[in-house]
Amino acid sequence: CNGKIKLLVMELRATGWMEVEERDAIFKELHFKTFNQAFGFMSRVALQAEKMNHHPEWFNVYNKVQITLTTHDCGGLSKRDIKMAKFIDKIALSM
Ligand SMILES: C[C@H](O)[C@H](O)[C@H]1CNC2=NC(N)=NC(=O)C2=N1
Repeated sequence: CNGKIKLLVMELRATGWMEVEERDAIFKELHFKTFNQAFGFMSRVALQAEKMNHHPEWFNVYNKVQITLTTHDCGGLSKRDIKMAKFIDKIALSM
C-alpha cells in the first residue's frame, strides 16, 4: 500500500493539503462562492471517486468543503490518495 509517498505528500502542501496529526491521512479545506459551486465541485469529485473506487471523507456546510483522504484498505496513505488530491485540485481550479 504505502510506498515512498512522503515526498509526494510534501509536494501537496503547496496546494493547501496538510497531514492529519492523529492518523495517516491528508486534509484540505476549500471555499467556493456559493453552495451551488461547492456541490457542483462535490458532484465532479464523486463521479471520479466512483471511477477510481476511491472515496473521500468529506464535510460540507454551505460554500465550504472539508476533505480527508486516506486509503481504508491500507490503513493509511497510498498513491490513490495522491491521485485523488491532484484531481481535486484540478477540479477546484476549474470551478
Ligand atoms: C470494497 C471497496 O471496493 C473498497 O472498500 C474501496 C472503496 N473505496 C475506498 N475509498 C478509500 N478512500 N479507501 C479505500 O480503501 C476504499 N476501498
